[in-house]
Amino acid sequence: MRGLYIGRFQPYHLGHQAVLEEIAREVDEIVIVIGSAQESHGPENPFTSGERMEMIYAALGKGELRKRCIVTTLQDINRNSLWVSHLQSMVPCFDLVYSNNPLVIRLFSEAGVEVKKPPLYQRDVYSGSAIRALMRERGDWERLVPPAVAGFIQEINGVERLCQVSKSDSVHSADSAMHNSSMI
Ligand SMILES: Nc1ncnc2c1ncn2[C@@H]1O[C@H](COP(=O)(O)OP(=O)(O)OP(=O)(O)O)[C@@H](O)[C@H]1O
Ligand SMILES: NC(=O)c1ccc[n+]([C@@H]2O[C@H](COP(=O)(O)O)[C@@H](O)[C@H]2O)c1
Repeated sequence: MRGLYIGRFQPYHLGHQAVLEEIAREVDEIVIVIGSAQESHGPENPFTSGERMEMIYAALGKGELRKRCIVTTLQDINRNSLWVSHLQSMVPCFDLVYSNNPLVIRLFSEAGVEVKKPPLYQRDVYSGSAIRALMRERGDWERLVPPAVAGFIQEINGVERLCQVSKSDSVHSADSAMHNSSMI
């Protein structure tokens, strides 16, 4: 039996790891799909798909779990109604999907694919958004991701990148707002 676990993993955190370990108790193999693969260098999506892949491999280590996981990437498309077919055409075959994302659950269910909702692990702390906010505040984010992921993010100066792209994004938004108001 093969399960599929999809997420943006911006970054891969201990909530994801707990879900993965839970899935591993239920299926033989797991296809981990890094979604929104085209996104990077933005405040909501600071890391490239390759960097996210490295995070996941670093967290998996070299043990038994690693041998049972296939990690792949998938770009978004601008038609939700075709997304499940798009995904099925790009990733290895799977029997069921694990997700808590309402849109993902709806699209797979409508396509007749079984979806299971894994339990949420301390969602208030283990969430990509909360971790990115902590990174921007130079807070204590390292304890919320697997140690190897923290090491990788430090290696690529990920926090500095996130802070810079968040700053330029807010300046850009403020500029656009001023530009728009001056056009009224
Ligand atoms: N703490 C958690 N416990 C269980 N599942 C989680 C947890 N955090 C995320 N997930 C689930 O993992 C999948 C992938 O999530 P995703 O990569 O978007 O992370 P996220 O923490 O929700 O990030 P963001 O806040 O950036 O949206 C989703 O189905 C999501 O619901
Ligand atoms: N139309 C589409 O491209 C489409 C539809 C549904 C989900 N997705 C992607 O699936 C992933 C779902 O992951 P999250 O649960 O982390 O949001 C995201 O990368 C999201 O962009 C894409």
